[in-house]
Amino acid sequence: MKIAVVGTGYVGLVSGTCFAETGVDVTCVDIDENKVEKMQNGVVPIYEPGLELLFHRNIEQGRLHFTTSLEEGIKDAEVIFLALPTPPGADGAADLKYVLQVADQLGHILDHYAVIVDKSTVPVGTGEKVQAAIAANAKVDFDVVSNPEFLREGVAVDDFMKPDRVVIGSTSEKAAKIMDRLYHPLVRSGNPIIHMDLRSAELTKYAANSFLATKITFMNEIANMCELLGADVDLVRKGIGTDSRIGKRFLFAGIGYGGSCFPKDVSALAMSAGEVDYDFRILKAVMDVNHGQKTKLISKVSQYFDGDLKGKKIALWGLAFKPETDDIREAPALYNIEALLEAGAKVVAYDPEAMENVQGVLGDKITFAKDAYTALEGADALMIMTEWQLFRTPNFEKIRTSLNNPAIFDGRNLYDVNDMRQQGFYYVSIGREVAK
Ligand SMILES: NC(=O)C1=CN([C@@H]2O[C@H](COP(=O)(O)OP(=O)(O)OC[C@H]3O[C@@H](n4cnc5c(N)ncnc54)[C@H](O)[C@@H]3O)[C@@H](O)[C@H]2O)C=CC1
Ligand SMILES: O=C(O)[C@H]1O[C@H](OP(=O)(O)OP(=O)(O)OC[C@H]2O[C@@H](n3ccc(=O)[nH]c3=O)[C@H](O)[C@@H]2O)[C@H](O)[C@@H](O)[C@@H]1O
Repeated sequence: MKIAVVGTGYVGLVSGTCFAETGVDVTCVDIDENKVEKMQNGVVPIYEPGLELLFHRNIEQGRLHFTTSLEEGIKDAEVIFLALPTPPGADGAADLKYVLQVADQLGHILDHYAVIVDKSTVPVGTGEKVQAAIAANAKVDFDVVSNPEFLREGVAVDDFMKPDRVVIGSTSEKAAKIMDRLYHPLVRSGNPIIHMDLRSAELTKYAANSFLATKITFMNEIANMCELLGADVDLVRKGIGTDSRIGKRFLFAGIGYGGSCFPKDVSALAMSAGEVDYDFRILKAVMDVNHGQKTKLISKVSQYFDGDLKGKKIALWGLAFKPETDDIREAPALYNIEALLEAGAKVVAYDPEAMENVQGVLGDKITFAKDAYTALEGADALMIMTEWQLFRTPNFEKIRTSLNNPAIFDGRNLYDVNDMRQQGFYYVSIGREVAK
């Protein structure tokens, strides 16, 4: 089987590489010449654990190719994935220009039957727009299918190779059969391929992300209540997570959700609701609460320094929006940096993977340390923004001697509150103000 993946960002590269691993011949198409040249030279343009091995193996086996030419990429492809960006427009709705541009191009160059698959996260009705954009010029038969992607950055390969489920939205039996054949090797464990109509598939993706964002936000609100009532959110999490109707996952309170998807998808679903005159009130509250949660620790840092952060040097551990990625899109760390700089503080940061990306955005507004402990030297306090594994079991003695004050503001609840206090730290975390 031969397929094409148009757009070789996170989703395109992971899907393309993983499909190649199942024996499919994959051509990845991207307009970014630099990126394509890098990949042709064997360089993986993103940090994603486990991807590099598969990437090199499949290039060596001759199953994974890269090109900037859409025409060359889709030649003889039975399935053409659109893994293109759908960023929020100025109003918060998903901007479909990348998807519809490629659909228009496909209409001009498609010369054989193919299944055109929307893998991007797109609002309900986009499949029909893609269908119309291609049909305007197409001289051959084709089908449009929605196949939303549920992978998480940092564990993307595993999520893709062993999906909980695969959602296929299509009313064409022919297209559905081709998609089943393509996904068969990935669902051998028995996890289902769920077939549905196009619109339901499109909404499933937004519903999943918005539900998870709501779940996290609910726990953040419980954490805020814990602080006011003298309870511990970690215990409450365990107490409710053991109820199988609630589930253990995505219940971790922290400094808000970030990343390239939850923020944009919650906003896009709220916008879609507005377009059909529906006031999706929960989503509005989720966005509002999350916005406040991101910089929640700042007031506590400020309070520690009697309301004056001017000239204070704050060490930041973690910049990526979550561990195991170099992605900084909508990372809570960036919001905290902005607030610290605005208050006149200086910031020195360390992240195992994301420093280059932050430097690209912030230049010399902050300084970057060569390792976690160098960041602490002469700093007045430490803030933890991302729960990288190496921050979980640090050398506390080294932290205490490097910092000017033994003060840690932990946005990810990494350490035991009592332990930290016994060790003499001024330790503030989320929803656990009261020691057990
Ligand atoms: N990042 C993630 O973890 C997930 C993302 N998604 C969705 O998948 C879609 C893609 O997201 P990412 O992979 O993160 O995007 P990305 O921004 O990392 O990559 C998109 C790629 O498309 C390329 N591109 C833009 N216009 C093009 C064109 N005309 N022809 C060929 N290539 C073109 C860009 O150069 C870029 O390499 C979005 O809708 C996103 O919401 C879904 C699940 C997970
Ligand atoms: O549509 C997408 O792009 C993807 O969005 C998320 O994946 P991702 O953004 O990679 O990362 P998550 O692990 O979901 O984390 C998102 C944010 O929520 C935060 N989070 C997560 C879990 C939790 O319990 N608490 C919490 O604050 C993380 O720190 C992070 O900032 C979804 O989990 C994927 O299923 C989906 O495919």
